[in-house]
Amino acid sequence: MTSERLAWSVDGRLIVDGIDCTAPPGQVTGLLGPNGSGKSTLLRLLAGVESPDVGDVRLGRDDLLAMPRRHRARLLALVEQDAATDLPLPVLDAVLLGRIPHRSLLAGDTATDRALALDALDRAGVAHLAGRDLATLSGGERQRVHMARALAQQPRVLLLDEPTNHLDVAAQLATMRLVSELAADGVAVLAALHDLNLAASTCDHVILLSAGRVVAAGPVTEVLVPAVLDDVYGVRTQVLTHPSTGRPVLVFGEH
Ligand SMILES: Nc1ncnc2c1ncn2[C@@H]1O[C@H](COP(=O)(O)OP(=O)(O)OP(=O)(O)O)[C@@H](O)[C@H]1O
Repeated sequence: MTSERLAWSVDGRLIVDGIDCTAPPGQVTGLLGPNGSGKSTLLRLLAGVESPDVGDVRLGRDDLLAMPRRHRARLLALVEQDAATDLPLPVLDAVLLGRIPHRSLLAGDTATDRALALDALDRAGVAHLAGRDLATLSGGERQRVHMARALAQQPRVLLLDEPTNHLDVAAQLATMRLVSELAADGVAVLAALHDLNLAASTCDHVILLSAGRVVAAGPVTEVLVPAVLDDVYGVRTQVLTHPSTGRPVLVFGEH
């Protein structure tokens, strides 16, 4: 998936400004940047939830924003930051929502849809919650159910907004492993992450935003370095090397 010159403003304020970005199939791309830098807005623009003022988003040659929503939903799934809900909705039904773009308009769930939804719950580590009500789940449980809904959608592009922010450390690792497995199956994954060490340990590439613009993009070893991070985050970064993976391990201090 690629975007070109994406820009979006609200009340005359430019929030996202001329963004070119690429999330290649088969790879996990991290979307990084300080609070308010435009990560969620960019994901919503890429997913067609908001319409950009200018720019386009393509999957191969297909114009993702010009195609009907239903067609786009067969190709791309977005998991937004957890939105708590009071609406009673069984967890399995919430996951089955991911199957809607794949079936004809008036058809109900098929046995295949239900099997895919149960498998998605299993892969997301929450099969035991299938009979619960979404509104009664903890934030972390709900987040994994939203992930399961996106898996059931079988997208070629998966956009994740802070997929680990409610999760304990084991669940964070499980989620990032799942994301890597999806990428290994050929999905293009773009995940907004705050935890730069999680990005360093799991992402193939990262895109770093600051004030609505891309300030750096490339392999983690090139972007997650003091010369780039210290300015953008206003911190002092030290980079160590993980003794077994060889990936960067970042340590932060104040200026
Ligand atoms: N609908 C809107 N109306 C007004 N301002 C908005 C709107 N949507 C986003 N913004 C502003 O755009 C900027 C970018 O917001 P966005 O949520 O994309 O940042 P973010 O990088 O995801 O932040 P965080 O890391 O804090 O989640 C913020 O200053 C936000 O207040």
